[in-house]
Amino acid sequence: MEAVLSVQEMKDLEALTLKELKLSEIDLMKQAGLELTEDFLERARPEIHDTISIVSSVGHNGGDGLVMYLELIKHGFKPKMVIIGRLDQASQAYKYFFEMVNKETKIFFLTKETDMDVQKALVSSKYIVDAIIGIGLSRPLDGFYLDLVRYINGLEKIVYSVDIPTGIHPNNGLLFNEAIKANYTGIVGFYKYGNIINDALDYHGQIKVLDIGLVKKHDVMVKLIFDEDFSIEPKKRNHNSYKYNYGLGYFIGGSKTMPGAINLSVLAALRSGMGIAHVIQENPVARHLEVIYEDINDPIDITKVDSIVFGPGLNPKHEDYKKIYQKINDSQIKSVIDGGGLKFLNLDEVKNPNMILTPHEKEFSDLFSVGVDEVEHHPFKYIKEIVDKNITLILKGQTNVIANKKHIYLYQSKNPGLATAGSGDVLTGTIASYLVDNSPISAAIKGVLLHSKAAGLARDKYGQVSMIASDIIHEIANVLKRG
Ligand SMILES: NC(=O)C1=CN([C@@H]2O[C@H](COP(=O)(O)OP(=O)(O)OC[C@H]3O[C@@H](n4cnc5c(N)ncnc54)[C@H](O)[C@@H]3O)[C@@H](O)[C@H]2O)[C@@H](O)CC1
Ligand SMILES: [K+]
Repeated sequence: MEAVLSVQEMKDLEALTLKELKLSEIDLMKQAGLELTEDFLERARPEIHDTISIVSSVGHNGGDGLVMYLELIKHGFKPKMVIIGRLDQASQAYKYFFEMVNKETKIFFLTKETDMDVQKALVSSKYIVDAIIGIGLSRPLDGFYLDLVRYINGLEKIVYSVDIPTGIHPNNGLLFNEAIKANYTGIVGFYKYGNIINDALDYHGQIKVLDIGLVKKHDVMVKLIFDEDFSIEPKKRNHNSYKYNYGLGYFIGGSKTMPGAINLSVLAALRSGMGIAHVIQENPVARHLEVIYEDINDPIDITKVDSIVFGPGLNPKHEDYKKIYQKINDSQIKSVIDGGGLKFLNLDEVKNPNMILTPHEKEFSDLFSVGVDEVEHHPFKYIKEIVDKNITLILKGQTNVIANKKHIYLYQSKNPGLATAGSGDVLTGTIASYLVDNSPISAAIKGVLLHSKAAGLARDKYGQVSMIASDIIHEIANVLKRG
């Protein structure tokens, strides 16, 4: 599990470190540059005669680049140093290292006149270190900056980015307009949001977080989680037990045009260990021998149910569903609200503290009646708005956000094969099964991890392109068998 910070939190931590450890900005920049150089040598593995260009601007990201220059010289390399920006805007710490580099080499300052020289330096390099802009990026790239980033990307060199690829928004991981496509990124101190969400994965290459001796922060709310952080073992089965010991689940949803969704959900739940399951829908058609099918028009008692999935493939125009939603909301039944079920939700009127919402980005933005763009730009603002209402949230995407009032966990499956119809329905089923014996946040985490592991096996078997949602259900068995 790793802390993930906002830019402001990172800046506060830097200030706190300087104060508590009585360090100067020069000390910290030196430490960052040292760690970055070690990491660059270790992971990008340049040979001693390889040509390296370090490209810095005049902020502290560029300062890290200057320190890398000095360290690489100590290791016997002969890098070239390129600087873009106005030196008079640089900090004291930057100027300190600049003077040292200036004594060692002829620095290429990028201007209209030197443009060709810089291009030559870059073309002839095998490696390029991107220390142009880090978490201080505050606006889209333009002018020379934009040209430079485009030029570097066009060269297809081995690129090592310092802290974050230049051009990625440090607080939301979105591309402003253009960004460096790195092969490696050495992240200074802690993950920042921009290293993880939205476009981040496609630009960072391989990443490593480097410990530069910042003081540890204990009250970080956002954490990146990994498979090994949580056990997903389902409830042990005793000999002297029967199906109801493993939970009764109701799966409410499905419509004429979308009968599959709720069936994917229910099968995933049974495969994940749930003991017995009913599907409740309009004009039910039995599809699986293991499932009990009921009609939405018949009286339904939800009081004895261990968990409910409400929404996959559901037609929100049907009045009976609305009544069921109200019953769920008036109760404390553990439930997963997904797909069409989310349409009934009014965030200001949620009462049931055991509800898990599982929207994808569009459904998430619809909950606030804003555009997808808006939630992409300010994801944590909206996530907090939901969890503050005592709701558990899974925001699905390439980075899954799993959150409640106390924790915001980020989890990456790194499996684009999951972008296939029905994979979200399968997820509701794995969560519903864990909900029988777990708190909403634990069930949410375990459900996501099991789903992701199963999807990983499905990808191994069928490939990213061909895997489909039912393959994930089959592979649940293999994950749990192994566990
Ligand atoms: N946070 C920490 O604890 C530490 C951070 N360090 C480094 O410091 C970096 C942050 O330094 P800064 O806050 O100085 O910020 P940066 O160096 O990331 O960028 C700030 C500079 O870029 C300019 N700028 C911003 N957007 C621009 C655009 N679109 N086009 C052109 N110029 C633009 C600003 O005017 C400013 O000069 C980190 O990314 C990291 O590399 C390390 O030096 C040491 C410790
Ligand atoms: K950078």
